[in-house]
Amino acid sequence: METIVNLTNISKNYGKEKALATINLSISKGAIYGLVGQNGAGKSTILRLIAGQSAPSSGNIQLFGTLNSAAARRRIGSLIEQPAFFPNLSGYDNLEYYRIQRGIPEKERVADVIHDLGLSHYADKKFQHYSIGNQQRLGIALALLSNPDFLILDEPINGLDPFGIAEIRRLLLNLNQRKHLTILLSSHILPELEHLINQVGFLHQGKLIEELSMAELQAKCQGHIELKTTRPEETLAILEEKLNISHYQLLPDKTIHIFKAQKWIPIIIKALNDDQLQILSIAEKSQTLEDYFLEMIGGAQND
Ligand SMILES: Nc1ncnc2c1ncn2[C@@H]1O[C@H](COP(=O)(O)OP(=O)(O)OP(=O)(O)O)[C@@H](O)[C@H]1O
Repeated sequence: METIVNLTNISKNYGKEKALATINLSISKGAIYGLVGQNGAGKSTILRLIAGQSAPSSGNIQLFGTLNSAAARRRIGSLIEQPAFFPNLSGYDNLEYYRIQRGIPEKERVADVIHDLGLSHYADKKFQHYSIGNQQRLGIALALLSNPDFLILDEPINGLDPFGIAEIRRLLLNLNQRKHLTILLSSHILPELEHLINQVGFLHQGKLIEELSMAELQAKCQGHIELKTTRPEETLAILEEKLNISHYQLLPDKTIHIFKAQKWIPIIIKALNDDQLQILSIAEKSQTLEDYFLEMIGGAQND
């Protein structure tokens, strides 16, 4: 699998302040990678480094397999800071201005991105009359103008209503699937990215504290039954033999986690009672993605 970007031991200091420390991160072609962290965690700093808008204090960044290549950087489209659009010009004319300024030869790209972002009805309206959602869409349209292979978006769904969020999500998924666009985006709200990203990196106080595929994250958050009995090994034998339960885990403290069996609590209690096994506790547990994130940050804060 082709690697689009690879960060090795990246750090970034602003004066005496360490904004990033020893970041190692790699994104493969076709991924939609979500960088998640609280305000000030360092998300924008990483995005700016990858987009070539600032230089790391140490470490190196490989883009499309090359170091420090202007040609590789031209394959990136980014929306990191809100672009300076002219309030008195229409959305179309603003994009046309940037097309010429950036030397993008294909004149039809402006109409293409306006269409892709669902802005056709607003193309001739002055930017100053754009809603927050449409301002955001025009920013993403600008990032896509050069037909990039790699799109970087800082908090692209910040300030959008649920309808706007769903629309941007659909658009990005479509671009990813249809054009194999690799996407890196950031957010401080993990659930907003849940149905969009396939990989997540948790950033906290300038450190990448965990990286997971979405499937791994969802497995970690899936609901389970937590069971404690006086004789755990015998309990497992009963669960397997009598109830055919195979998705379970015995933790070092002898607590049993049973997965994919939430509605089974009464049946489990009956089966264990029938065998005179004493239940110390049994409860259904689940965790939202946001709970998981907060718990992990809590853990990192205590390190
Ligand atoms: N140009 C700068 N000069 C000095 N310090 C900076 C600069 N840019 C960022 N920082 C500091 O670096 C740290 C990381 O900031 P960054 O903007 O990357 O975080 P973030 O995760 O994007 O947060 P937010 O969600 O608030 O944008 C912060 O402590 C911030 O104050």
